[in-house]
Amino acid sequence: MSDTARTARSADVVLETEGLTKQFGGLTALEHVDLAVERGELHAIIGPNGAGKTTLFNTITGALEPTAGTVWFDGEDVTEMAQEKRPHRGLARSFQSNQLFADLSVLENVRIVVQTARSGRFGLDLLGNGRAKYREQAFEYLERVGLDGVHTALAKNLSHGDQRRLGIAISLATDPSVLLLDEPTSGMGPTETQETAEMIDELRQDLDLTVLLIEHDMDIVLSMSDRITVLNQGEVLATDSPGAVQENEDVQNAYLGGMREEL
Ligand SMILES: Nc1ncnc2c1ncn2[C@@H]1O[C@H](COP(=O)(O)OP(=O)(O)OP(=O)(O)O)[C@@H](O)[C@H]1O
Repeated sequence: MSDTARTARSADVVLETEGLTKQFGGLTALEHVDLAVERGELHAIIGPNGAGKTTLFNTITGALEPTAGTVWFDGEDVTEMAQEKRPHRGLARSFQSNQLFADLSVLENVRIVVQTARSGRFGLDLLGNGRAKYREQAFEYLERVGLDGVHTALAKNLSHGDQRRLGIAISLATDPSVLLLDEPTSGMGPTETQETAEMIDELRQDLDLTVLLIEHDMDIVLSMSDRITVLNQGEVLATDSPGAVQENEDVQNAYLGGMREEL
């Protein structure tokens, strides 16, 4: 793509991949994936097991280095930017339960990230002046995800669903403009799933977030998404509105024997 074309598109597109390819030995997990995520949208990534969804997230966040291709964030080529730098630019991914400090309280888990994000890499606050302020801000993030009532609990004692919510609160503490959520409702029952979907919707509106979401629950995907990209065997099958994706024959065929009824 020429520089002129990129400038023309960049007003709407906040995150973009161009020809993104990832090979693991002889296996091509992603093949020339072009993805354009528009500012403010909820963009879902769906596809059968092994389609490359998590690998796509990992190459966007820098957890994996792509074999070829480019990742653009806010008009900047971030393909080679260190993983830990990307949240500081506003590109964040929900923390996984194994990234939580299991023996610290729920509030402390968020407070540490608030402090690190606000006062530099090591959260230096030699006089301790900011501590109360950081706790206050951390508490606000917990309120947003509905965990304020359990802020003194140890992270390891939370339910699976609450740990996922804590992972979201922690990523919010880096003040992202784009948030990547990898199956935020996995392992949840129908009520908790619905509550989590509503929470994500509120976060989007209140914090002006762009959300890139991997989700297996088709009801959630179809009801929440502005646009959906369907991956199959590492390639993009379609990017379209939920209605158009449901009607797409290639997509229906890719899901044959699996989730077709749900589409
Ligand atoms: N670190 C790795 N080493 C080797 N192969 C890998 C690695 N990570 C993923 N793969 C392979 O790449 C392909 C895509 O995997 P990926 O996890 O991205 O798919 P997915 O769409 O997220 O699947 P699922 O829905 O089952 O989570 C699969 O064939 C997988 O086995």
